[in-house]
Amino acid sequence: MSTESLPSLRWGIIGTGLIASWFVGDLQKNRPDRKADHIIAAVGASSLEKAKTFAEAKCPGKNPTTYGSYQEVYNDPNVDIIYIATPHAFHKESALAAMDAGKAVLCEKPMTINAKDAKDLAAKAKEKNVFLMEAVWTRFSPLVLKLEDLVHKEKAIGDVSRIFVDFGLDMNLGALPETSRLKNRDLGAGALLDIGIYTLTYGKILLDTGLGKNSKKPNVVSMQSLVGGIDYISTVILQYPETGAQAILTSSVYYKTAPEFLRIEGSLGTITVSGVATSSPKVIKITYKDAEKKDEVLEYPRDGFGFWYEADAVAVDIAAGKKEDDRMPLDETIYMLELMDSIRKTGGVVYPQDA
Ligand SMILES: NC(=O)C1=CN([C@@H]2O[C@H](COP(=O)(O)OP(=O)(O)OC[C@H]3O[C@@H](n4cnc5c(N)ncnc54)[C@H](OP(=O)(O)O)[C@@H]3O)[C@@H](O)[C@H]2O)C=CC1
Ligand SMILES: O=C1OC[C@@H](O)[C@H](O)[C@H]1O
Repeated sequence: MSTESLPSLRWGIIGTGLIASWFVGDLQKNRPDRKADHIIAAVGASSLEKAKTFAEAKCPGKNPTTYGSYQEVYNDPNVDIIYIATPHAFHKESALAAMDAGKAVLCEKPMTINAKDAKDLAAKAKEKNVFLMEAVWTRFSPLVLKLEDLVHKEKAIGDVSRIFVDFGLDMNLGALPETSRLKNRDLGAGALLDIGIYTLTYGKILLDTGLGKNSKKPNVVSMQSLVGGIDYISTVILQYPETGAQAILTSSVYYKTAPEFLRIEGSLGTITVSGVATSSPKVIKITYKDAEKKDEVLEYPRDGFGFWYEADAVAVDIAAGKKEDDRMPLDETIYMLELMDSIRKTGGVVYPQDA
């Protein structure tokens, strides 16, 4: 296949933890169906040694430039876009600094701790005329796109009245140090911001297709269980007023979800989705009420995590001169953070950024 016309993006990675390693691994995969070419141009870490170790281990033979600070990555003229892969509390300052240096930004989820900070980032992106997107990778998963079509376009199970989504992980927090991003409030820990965000995203995609400010806000009932000011369990019920449909969305860092993590109930049948995690869906199953109709199973196997779908979308957007992505625009990020702000207000989870 000729790649002459494919857009190409030179990435600067900041933070060399778990997600950065998954992301660069996916970007280096040789995919015949890719929509863009991705180059890991630079890696920045809190120490040069860390950056070098990461580059050697995770980008073998690629020799990205390595830096012992994030600012040097922002300043590198051979970098087009910064991928922010640090704990939640640091996203805002990194995104601001990267955009001030004129760089496009793909920022891990949640983009910021609250909607107020996301609005500041959106304003900065506008001021600097640069691309900015929150890396909610499930929004770009082919399975999720198909799910959306099945529900909204094909109406495969008729009118949807209710969905259940759970994202639970057994994070074994007792064994983690207090400095872990998964348990430290100053780093933005908490089930809702870390994994509940995926359940809210399914709710939004399946029960309300409007993006960002075009969307009608659902009615919200929620409850959070806290330890040390952080939610370890978050349960949210959304009711979409136009249809009356409800989303029951649960997240917990105490117990791992069963493989079948999502169920959609419609007037003609049920759709379930399963996978190794709620953020990593693999199989759709459609069961019809009509006993004459056979169940359908749609499988989405892949070699890797699938972070390339969001990366390809970003590259295509930037090549087209866009400053936001249509599926994950900034209004949508702000909308989702406003929803999480309201859930936290009820639940009592307060971060330093909320002051
Ligand atoms: N899309 C997905 O499926 C996933 C997304 N994520 C998201 O990615 C982001 C990073 O998560 P993850 O990779 O698990 O995080 P890690 O804890 O693995 O840390 C990432 C990096 O952040 C820096 N860092 C970590 N702890 C601290 C600290 N206490 N003080 C200062 N810097 C710190 C370090 O950077 P350095 O290397 O420079 O020292 C570290 O390597 C989060 O926003 C998370 O929500 C995470 C996992 C999966
Ligand atoms: O998909 C995920 O699984 C593990 C979480 O800690 C992470 O942040 C999330 O994105």
